[in-house]
Amino acid sequence: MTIKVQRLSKRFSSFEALRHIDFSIEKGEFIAILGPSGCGKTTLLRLLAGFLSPTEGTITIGDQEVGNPTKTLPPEKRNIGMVFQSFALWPHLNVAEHIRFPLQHHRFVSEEIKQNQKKRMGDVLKIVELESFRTRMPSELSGGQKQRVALARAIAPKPELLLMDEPLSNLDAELRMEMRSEIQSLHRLTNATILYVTHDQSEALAMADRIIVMNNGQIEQIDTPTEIYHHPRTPFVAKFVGKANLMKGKWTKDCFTPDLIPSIQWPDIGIEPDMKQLGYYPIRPEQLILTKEQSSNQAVPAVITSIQFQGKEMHYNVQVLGEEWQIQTGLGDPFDLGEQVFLEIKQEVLLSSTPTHMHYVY
Ligand SMILES: Nc1ncnc2c1ncn2[C@@H]1O[C@H](COP(=O)(O)OP(=O)(O)OP(=O)(O)O)[C@@H](O)[C@H]1O
Repeated sequence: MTIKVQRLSKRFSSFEALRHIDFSIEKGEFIAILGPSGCGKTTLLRLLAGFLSPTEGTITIGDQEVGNPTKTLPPEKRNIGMVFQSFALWPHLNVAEHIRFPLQHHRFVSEEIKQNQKKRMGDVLKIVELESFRTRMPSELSGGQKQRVALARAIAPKPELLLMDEPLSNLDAELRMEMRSEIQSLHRLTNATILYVTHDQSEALAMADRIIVMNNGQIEQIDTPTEIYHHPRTPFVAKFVGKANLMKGKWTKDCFTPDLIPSIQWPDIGIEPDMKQLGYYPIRPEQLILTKEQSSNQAVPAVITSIQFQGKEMHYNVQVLGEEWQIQTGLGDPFDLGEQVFLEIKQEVLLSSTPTHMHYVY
């Protein structure tokens, strides 16, 4: 079952919340939709669920077109499961009843599951590790247990597609990490196709097979987590996902010269062609080092503007050519606020970079 979204747009009166969205998802993929608040993530999920109709474009699930501007299949007629940020549990049903309900009412439950309802309930309770909580009411559960009930309820009827809208954002930091691995193992065990909305880049990087990065109602990049992180194709993706610093300048062949320091030439460390065309050199905080002395003529002068101790590393903000940059370093030899320093690209980053123009002679 493939999910295809083609030229999908959504307007609320004159406001265009989504514009010309195109992507397709293969069966069993775990896709994260990542973007800042207000970029249209929930709107996209609600269109896929059938709570909203497209203004333009189509949504196809399997071989059925489920949404277009003239016809929208309602959520109960789509073979989907949903998990919300708010858990949305029913206060009058216990844990087991939350799982039984979709088995009795979801219209796509297979004959096999219908015949073996008790076994399915047992299997699902086992997957989410709530076997000994089956008679507990929602008010008697912790936040993480509530979220597991919401997950169990969504996966019980074995939907084709599982839509999750920031399912972990109401949990504390430690529980979020724990639930991340639970959702990953749930994905492995069920092989469900998952669309997972989040504004947390580390969550998307850690869990997804592919990430759809959105900004202002449009897709900036769709790729694997490693590609998104190491090879951002737009300044937005570089900044939002990799927290990259962006130097503006000119590319000539495989060398970059910052506009404000013509004496410097930085080599290509695998920068995407689109970024080169825009005249940017994106560099992440952990790819730079700070020094007290100018050790080479390739070092850029900077001033320390803020310091944060993070336990196993230091985070510095520095003023570089009128811009604020972020740099992560080890704990040794700390710098002071207001200190004049120099920054350079780490040697190992330069050495590990692959030349983009290799010529093979056969
Ligand atoms: N029913 C509506 N009527 C008018 N505008 C809406 C409606 N629903 C959403 N919007 C607007 O569409 C834009 C996208 O909203 P959406 O909820 O999809 O964003 P989001 O990326 O999910 O944000 P968040 O991470 O804060 O939940 C926002 O500017 C929002 O105000």
